[in-house]
Amino acid sequence: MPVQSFVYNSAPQRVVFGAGSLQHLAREIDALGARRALVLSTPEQRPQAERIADMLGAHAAGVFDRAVMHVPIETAREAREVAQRLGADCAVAIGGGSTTGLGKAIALDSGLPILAIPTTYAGSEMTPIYGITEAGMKKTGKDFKVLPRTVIYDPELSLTLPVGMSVTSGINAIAHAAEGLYATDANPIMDLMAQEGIAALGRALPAIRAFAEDAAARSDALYGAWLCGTVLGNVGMALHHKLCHTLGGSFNLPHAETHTIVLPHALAYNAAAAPEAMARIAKALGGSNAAQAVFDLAHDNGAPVALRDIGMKESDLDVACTHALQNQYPNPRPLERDAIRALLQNAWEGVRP
Ligand SMILES: NC(=O)C1=CN([C@@H]2O[C@H](COP(=O)(O)OP(=O)(O)OC[C@H]3O[C@@H](n4cnc5c(N)ncnc54)[C@H](O)[C@@H]3O)[C@@H](O)[C@H]2O)C=CC1
Ligand SMILES: O=C(O)/C=C\C(=O)CC(=O)O
Repeated sequence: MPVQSFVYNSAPQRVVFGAGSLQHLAREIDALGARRALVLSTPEQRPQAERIADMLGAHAAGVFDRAVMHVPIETAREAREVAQRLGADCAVAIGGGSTTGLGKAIALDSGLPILAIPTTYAGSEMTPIYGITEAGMKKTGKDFKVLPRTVIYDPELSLTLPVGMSVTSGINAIAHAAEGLYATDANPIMDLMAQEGIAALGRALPAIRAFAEDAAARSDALYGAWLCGTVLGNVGMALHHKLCHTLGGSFNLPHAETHTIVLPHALAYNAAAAPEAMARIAKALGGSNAAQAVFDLAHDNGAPVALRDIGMKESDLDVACTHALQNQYPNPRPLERDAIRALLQNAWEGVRP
């Protein structure tokens, strides 16, 4: 197909990639002109955060280890106060999307630069998208203040990510690229990144399942996550992401698992309306049907494939369907109540699309 006209925005970000690249931390903090970095993590990743603080020495302002999923406003406020009290001039976020998200909540308020060190494949480090949860409602927004200025991708830090989370987190990343391929503001550069990102994760996840400490596979997976996260940050998402936000936000389902279960069904829903995107996804995964290839990637690598297995009640599917139909948003196929309700039923039961 000839190239159509398009708009491409290039984000001001620096990426340092490679096994052992954490060794460049001090250099990168210096390049940001920062002198007092507040290190952020979840409670589980406190030891990694302390290692970062040790590496920073006098340039570490302290460690805040209270990051949790979906950034509750109370945690965001507490972290902002700690950053201010310690005179931090930079936030170093080591961890997954939850920790990067906490850094973003601080940056949104203060403009503090973020240096992100991702250890999952969620991709938040490559996006200007933030999410904050207040009174049980998660609100997301876009602001370039929250885009991490520097990202250090060191695959060695992801060796400890449990296999189950690696697979679901990798498919969370694939979801960004898959929806990017049929975005209304898609462009050929993002298409290249999307297809390459899906392919990298498609070969890495089975290898990680076979051997969690496969250094080459961990490197491939993080590379794929970078590419897929870039797509998320650059073009608009559609039905799949809307469904996952509804399911995660209203029914408190785990983020990466929800993406993993819903994606094959969202792709099946959109298949006839986005044939070129489907062909690219299928090709990247070495299959002939995009929805089935994603389902098989999850199923064959031990990931959950049914919403009923991650705590969703069948009786809540009608409400979820109603929420998904609120606030119209672009999608290749128009949003049809009966078909979306059927999609949710299939995802709940875990049928192969
Ligand atoms: N704003 C954005 O662009 C995006 C935001 N997100 C948000 O990120 C959150 C989900 O992030 P995830 O990365 O899926 O999960 P997460 O950040 O909540 O991490 C899940 C668990 O795995 C642990 N963990 C992370 N890396 C580890 C490692 N290498 N070894 C051992 N344990 C490790 C964490 O400490 C945590 O306990 C959600 O709130 C989601 O909405 C996700 C994608 C994009
Ligand atoms: O909810 C957020 O924090 C913002 C975006 C995402 O989580 C993207 C996703 O659904 O993976």
